[in-house]
Amino acid sequence: MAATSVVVLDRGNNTTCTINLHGATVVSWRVNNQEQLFVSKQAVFDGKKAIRGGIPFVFPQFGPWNYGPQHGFARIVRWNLEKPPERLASGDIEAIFSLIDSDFTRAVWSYPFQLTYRLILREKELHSNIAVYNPSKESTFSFNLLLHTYFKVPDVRRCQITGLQGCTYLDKTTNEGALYQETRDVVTIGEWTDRIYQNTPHEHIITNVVSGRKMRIQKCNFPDTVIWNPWVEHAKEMNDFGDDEYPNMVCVESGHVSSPVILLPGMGFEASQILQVM
Ligand SMILES: O=P(O)(O)OC[C@H]1O[C@@H](O)[C@H](O)[C@@H](O)[C@@H]1O
Repeated sequence: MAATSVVVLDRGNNTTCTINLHGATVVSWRVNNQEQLFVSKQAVFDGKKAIRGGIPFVFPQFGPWNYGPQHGFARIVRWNLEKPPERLASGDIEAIFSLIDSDFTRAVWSYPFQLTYRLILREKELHSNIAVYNPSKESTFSFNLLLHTYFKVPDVRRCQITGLQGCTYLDKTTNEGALYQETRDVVTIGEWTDRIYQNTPHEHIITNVVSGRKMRIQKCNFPDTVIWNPWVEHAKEMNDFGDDEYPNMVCVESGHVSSPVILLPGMGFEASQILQVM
């Protein structure tokens, strides 16, 4: 892919965020030169396939889709750079990306839409603000939205994820589609994990991320939290993921997926996430 496909927010002090316009995928977030996101060594950057790692943008569908690709089309189309990186008065760096419907998107999903994705890079934080707008005068559409964040970790078995106790979850590793309730005060991962936790609180903390630090996730208008790690067997099934990479990542995904957002003509929806290295 051409170098012009990549946009870099550079805050100084080796704190940067790199966005590939393919899917507006955040492919790197470095804080003091420490990479915080996992991208597979086997990730494909061909401008077609979704990028395996970083923060893929999931819209308008989460999961398999009868009409189009798994996890929707936003992660596999080229976005526009609406506003190039700019330093704010605070010293933070902001850039804005946008996506509107095209022949390609209308072929699978017939609605006009406008997506705006604003990223702000702070000293130890990455802010994501998303706005979805329905410009139609007559049609209502419904959608899922999710930030599929792959956190880089030295060993996923040593991570603890807070904020899930008491939450109902759908366990996607079982066929029944049954709902369970989380009893643990912290969730740990020691096997194939694929769960949609519902009505989760605004904040989670993941322990033992890069350099043994903690990562705080704060979210607004994202009622669900998906936790995913493919583990040994499912890692092997993915061509764009190394067989031995699963211990080095955990996906903790902020989303609106267990129920759709319904957007009436002329209406907008906003959601946001803040990632903070503690
Ligand atoms: O391989 P993909 O399409 O990027 O999806 C990866 C995973 O994404 C997770 O969000 C889903 O819950 C999993 O079921 C899925 O396997």
